[in-house]
Amino acid sequence: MECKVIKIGGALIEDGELQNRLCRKFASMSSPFVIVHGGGTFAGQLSERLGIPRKMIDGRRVTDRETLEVTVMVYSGWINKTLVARLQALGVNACGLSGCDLNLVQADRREGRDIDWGYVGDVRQVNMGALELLLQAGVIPVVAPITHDGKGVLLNSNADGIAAAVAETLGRCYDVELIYCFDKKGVLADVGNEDSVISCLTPSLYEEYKGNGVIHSGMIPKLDNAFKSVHNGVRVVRLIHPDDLDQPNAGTRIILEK
Ligand SMILES: Nc1ncnc2c1ncn2[C@@H]1O[C@H](COP(=O)(O)OP(=O)(O)OP(=O)(O)O)[C@@H](O)[C@H]1O
Repeated sequence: MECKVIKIGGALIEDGELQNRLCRKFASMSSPFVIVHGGGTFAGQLSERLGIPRKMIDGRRVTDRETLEVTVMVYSGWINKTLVARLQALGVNACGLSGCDLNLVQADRREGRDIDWGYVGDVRQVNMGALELLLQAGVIPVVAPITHDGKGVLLNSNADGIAAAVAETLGRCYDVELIYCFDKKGVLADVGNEDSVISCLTPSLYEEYKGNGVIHSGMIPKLDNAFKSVHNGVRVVRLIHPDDLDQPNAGTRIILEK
């Protein structure tokens, strides 16, 4: 049986009109799917409004206790529930969850030799039984990037990593396609030119584009996760723009060899 895991990124969370278009695409999909969403800039904006300073170490954002509180409120609250409400309005029986709900995603608190990452977690396991239960009941899980350590502590996890782990887990029973939806038409050979989509990305091309700076910033952890998922047996992994969600060959496909 086919199943799609669709990660939607920060920019799509912030653009209400784009999100409405995306939800209409979701409403027209026939096979079961799981949505994993990122956080966008809302958490940073709320922290600012609350007067909570941004904690950075070596240019990296650290999730301290206060930041975790805001992150949980924003990711599994406002963003998750807004998305679920929009889907419900279109007749999609969506259910918003974070990693602690139904023990969906457990994570290990990240240990840094030099950096205390705070409440940041790397995914340890995904609860296949919980996902199956929901999918078999015709429910569309909408997963926020909040996980837990199994000992009562909530953690902030990378949504791209959660999507990859969910796809790999579902891949044991379903024919899974993992789709990273983001604000560009795919991985671009020239970031300023939407006509420069790389249709197939191999590990060697990836290394080349990373080396010359064509692929940078948030695209690197996303592609690391994408390649890991293909290695771990996910049949199809693609990076596309949400407007192309119903186009089977749009965007960039991750492949191991040409
Ligand atoms: N070669 C490239 N092609 C396309 N985008 C690139 C490339 N290199 C870097 N990027 C950047 O990567 C961004 C996508 O990564 P980002 O981390 O913002 O992901 P997201 O999924 O939209 O958000 P989030 O991390 O909040 O879930 C693009 O908006 C673009 O600016």
